[in-house]
Amino acid sequence: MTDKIFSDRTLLITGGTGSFGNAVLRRLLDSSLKEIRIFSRDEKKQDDMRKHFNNPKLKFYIGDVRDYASVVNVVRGVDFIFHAAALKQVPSCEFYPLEAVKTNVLGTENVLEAAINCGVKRVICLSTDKAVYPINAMGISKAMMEKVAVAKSRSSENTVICATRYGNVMASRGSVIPLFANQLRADKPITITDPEMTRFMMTLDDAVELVLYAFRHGKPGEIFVQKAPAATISTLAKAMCQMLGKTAHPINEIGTRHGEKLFEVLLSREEMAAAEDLGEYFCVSPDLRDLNYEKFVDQGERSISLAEDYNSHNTTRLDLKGMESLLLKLPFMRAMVAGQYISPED
Ligand SMILES: O=c1ccn([C@@H]2O[C@H](COP(=O)(O)OP(=O)(O)O[C@H]3O[C@H](CO)[C@H](O)[C@H](O)[C@H]3O)[C@@H](O)[C@H]2O)c(=O)[nH]1
Repeated sequence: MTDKIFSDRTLLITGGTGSFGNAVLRRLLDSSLKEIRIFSRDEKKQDDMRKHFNNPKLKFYIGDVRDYASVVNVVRGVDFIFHAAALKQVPSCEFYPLEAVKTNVLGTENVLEAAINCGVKRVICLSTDKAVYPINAMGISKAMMEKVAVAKSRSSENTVICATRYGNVMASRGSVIPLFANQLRADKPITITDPEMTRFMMTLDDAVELVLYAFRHGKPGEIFVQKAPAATISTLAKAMCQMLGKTAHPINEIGTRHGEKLFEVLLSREEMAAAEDLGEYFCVSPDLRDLNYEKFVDQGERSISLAEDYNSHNTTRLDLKGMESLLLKLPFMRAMVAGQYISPED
């Protein structure tokens, strides 16, 4: 990709050893970027990644977003940051909420503070639909991360700070699609929580495109959301069974898990009232009123009462056919349909 914006620049991906980091590298390693830095705590994954990509442009840094000194060390000399480091698992954050605060909230503060102090030009913070009307510790900590990012964007004259929010990434590590695939392969019943539960369906490549869009177009404090279709879990399970020729495969209903919602929300009604519709994306601008108390209490917003939130129940709904064609975008599903096996993460 020959793109002037990257020319001779250095990009840092925090939490870069995850599937998002890998997808960004597949997309940008051939760009005109001078250097891409991967920052994470995971020595083993860094080593695997180094061997896999075997590219001198890639530099690996061990550290933790919780530790400011390690963050400054990697941020010095960087032009752009994709901030993906986070605790993302709902159950573990539920058991250890303060750990979620330390990584997702205070860690973000460290990254942004270092970015501002070191003159980084642009930072994109990655958030999730679970941050909207949050009910679990992971979502609450990500909502706070967004607040920290927007607040910091007001005072960071030379560093543009934006955020992106996206829904479930199809086939991400530990998620439901690889789980159903394994159950089907092992001839075990598929475990469904609630057949009517809906989730937004996005591929990893969609997530990378959203971040790149925010990176190119974002103004300080803006949050970008990708419009995405959704499916019920029952449609997802049926589509997978059908694609693998197992239409009579047993399905067990296990009930909703702790901290789980019937549907996810990508934009609250308060945000929808002010969001800009960009076609494929929505953009939410920050509230730029200053800290003058009267302005907050005297001026209301009528349109909020009329707006509806943007959620996985009211977005475009995938039917069986639509779900199947989206699943076929995943290399591991294409392989399974052809009777082969590759890891969902490849
Ligand atoms: O055995 C299962 C497991 C899940 N589901 C359903 O499948 C959907 C997706 O579940 P995932 O576990 O794939 O995704 P979640 O929406 O629960 O959240 C996932 O994505 C989050 C990031 O947004 C976090 O990483 C989280 O830990 C991770 O589980 C949900 O409706 C869930 O109820 C089932 O029906 N059966």
